Amino acid sequence: MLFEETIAKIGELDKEAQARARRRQDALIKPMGSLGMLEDVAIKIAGITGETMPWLEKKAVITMAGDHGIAREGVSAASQEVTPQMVRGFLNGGAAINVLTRHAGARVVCVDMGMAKVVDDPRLVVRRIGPGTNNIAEGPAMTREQARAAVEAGIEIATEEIRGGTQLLATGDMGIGNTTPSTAILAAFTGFPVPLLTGKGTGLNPEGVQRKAQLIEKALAVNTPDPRDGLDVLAKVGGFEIGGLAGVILGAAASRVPVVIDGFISGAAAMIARSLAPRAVDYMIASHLSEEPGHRIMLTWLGVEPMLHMRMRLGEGTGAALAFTIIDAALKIVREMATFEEAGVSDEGLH
Ligand SMILES: O=C(O)c1ccc[n+]([C@@H]2O[C@H](COP(=O)([O-])O)[C@@H](O)[C@H]2O)c1
Ligand SMILES: Cc1cc2nc[nH]c2cc1C
Repeated sequence: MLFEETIAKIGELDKEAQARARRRQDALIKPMGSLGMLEDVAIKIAGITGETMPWLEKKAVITMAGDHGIAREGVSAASQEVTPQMVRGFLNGGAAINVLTRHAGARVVCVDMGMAKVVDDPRLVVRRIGPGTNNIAEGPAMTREQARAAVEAGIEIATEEIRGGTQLLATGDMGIGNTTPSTAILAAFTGFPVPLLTGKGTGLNPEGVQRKAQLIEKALAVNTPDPRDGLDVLAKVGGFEIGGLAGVILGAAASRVPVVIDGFISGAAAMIARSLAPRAVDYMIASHLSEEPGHRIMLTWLGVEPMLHMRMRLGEGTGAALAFTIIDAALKIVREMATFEEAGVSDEGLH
């Protein structure tokens, strides 16, 4: 019942808190709206938390790993071995996500949602749904029960984090081949032509990208995912880490905790979350615009605007960790700037 209960618990934003936060922004010594998205994000967080001047001290990126049967078809420039190898890298603290979370004063929680190989390390959170998904070019990635179990694992992980005091969550991923299911999810929900949405991922050449697009078209034709049914899309053309991340988003939203969405794979998870619970988008903050060509369409469909344009395409939660520092700045503005009244600055003509 965790799945249904969590979805039912996702409430509306606190409109009064948002109105108070708006008034506070307009009282600060600057022309109204002149801090752009710094203002928007602070107001959104007020609506999520119910606080006019929130401060989110404890932050964590949940980086979920999984493998993909379709990787056998050569859809990635990298080999599948890299998934567990990078997970070891995360646990040992030497990956980009470790550097950027340290920079942001945040933690990384690394989760095995279903890699082909087992990584034996007590620092790894293990919620394996299976040893990688099935090849989506031949049939469904997983069963509907597995899709549901993946989402529920994500809900549980988010809820445990929040219980432990985490106030700001983010999604991150690791999985060789996972831009392929993410593109299939995007195509399933939007109906856009697959070649328009398909990108190089880790670094495919143009012929490789073309083959990848053909395999995605095949996966959609073989599986016919129902875009009105998020669990069906996840089960047929998704991935274990994508399902887990959709659960993290739903769990955060149900607990009124903001969740920062990383790049293309996290975006696919956000599409699944929105399809299961439309209100979940109110709790999402889009970190950056990925280099994957479909990402802009994905974010438009979600109705969220990315904060950063950094030409990043790494995943892991790196864009989200960077966005943490911007969110900190946005919340400091609200708390530390003087008002027109306090500073004795004239607001004539400005309001
Ligand atoms: O987050 C993104 O926008 C992003 C874009 C391209 C690639 N990635 C990362 O690269 C891997 C997937 O790329 P690929 O080519 O193996 O499908 C996976 O580990 C992702 O975290 C991530
Ligand atoms: C080295 C490497 C690091 C990654 N981090 C996320 N996806 C990745 C893919 C590769 C290939």
